[in-house]
Amino acid sequence: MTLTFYKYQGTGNDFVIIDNREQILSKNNTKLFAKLCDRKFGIGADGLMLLELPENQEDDFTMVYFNADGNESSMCGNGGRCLVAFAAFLGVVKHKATFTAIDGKHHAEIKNDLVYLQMQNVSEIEKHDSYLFLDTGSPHHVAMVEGLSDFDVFTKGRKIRNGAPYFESGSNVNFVEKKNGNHFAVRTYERGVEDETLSCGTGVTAVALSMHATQLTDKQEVIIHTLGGELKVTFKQTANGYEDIYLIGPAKQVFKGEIVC
Ligand SMILES: N[C@H](CCC[C@H](N)C(=O)O)C(=O)O
Repeated sequence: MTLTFYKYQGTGNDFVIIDNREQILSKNNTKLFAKLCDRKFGIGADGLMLLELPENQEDDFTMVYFNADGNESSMCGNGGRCLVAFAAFLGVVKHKATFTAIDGKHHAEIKNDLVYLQMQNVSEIEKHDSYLFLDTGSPHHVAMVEGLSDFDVFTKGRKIRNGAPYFESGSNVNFVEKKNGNHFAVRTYERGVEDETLSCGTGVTAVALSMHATQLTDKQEVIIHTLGGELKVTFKQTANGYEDIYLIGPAKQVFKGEIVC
């Protein structure tokens, strides 16, 4: 079969996207999705997304996300932003979008060539001695480090991802260094990619909320510098935790292609 695909990247987190509204692919194609994400034997990507028809009246489409290992995964913030850009490219939406992903409903808007993606509310942030843990649609371990640019993210991230208390189910691991004011630098070891990625949207969101929750910033707008570029997270602290959370940044189509599989 010849499959048409699109390659997108959001601050260097890269994805294969397939328009699956005609249901050409079933969701249990783990081996195929892993092969398509393979950087030597396939197209190469951190993850793969299927754009599918909406399952209710309010939605414009449905998002299905798979990590590079081919397994369906939890929410992908950068992927969600790229899928909104893809839906606009197809003409499925104009500048605003409403879609359902594995963690629920999302609203998004494209403004000044940036995608604003509303993330799920966060009601709980676990504060431990040397790290924080929270779920922003995907699970995230957040730890402050010094010398981030020389930090061994792969070795240290892999150890945390596989160790207690995460073990098999794992967590994404974010290492953070404060730059100044409301600017922070982040590097992320991503579960399901099992490597460092150039940025992680749910991770950047987790870091921004963590920095506010630990008073490392009093701003409710945080700028995160990743290896793949700059992302902005805005939010409101409420009696229930954090709400009105937006992940904001670019999402670009890199190329369209066909692959025999
Ligand atoms: N690897 C993550 C999902 C993708 C998250 C990331 N690509 C993002 O932009 O949020 C996990 O298995 O929890």
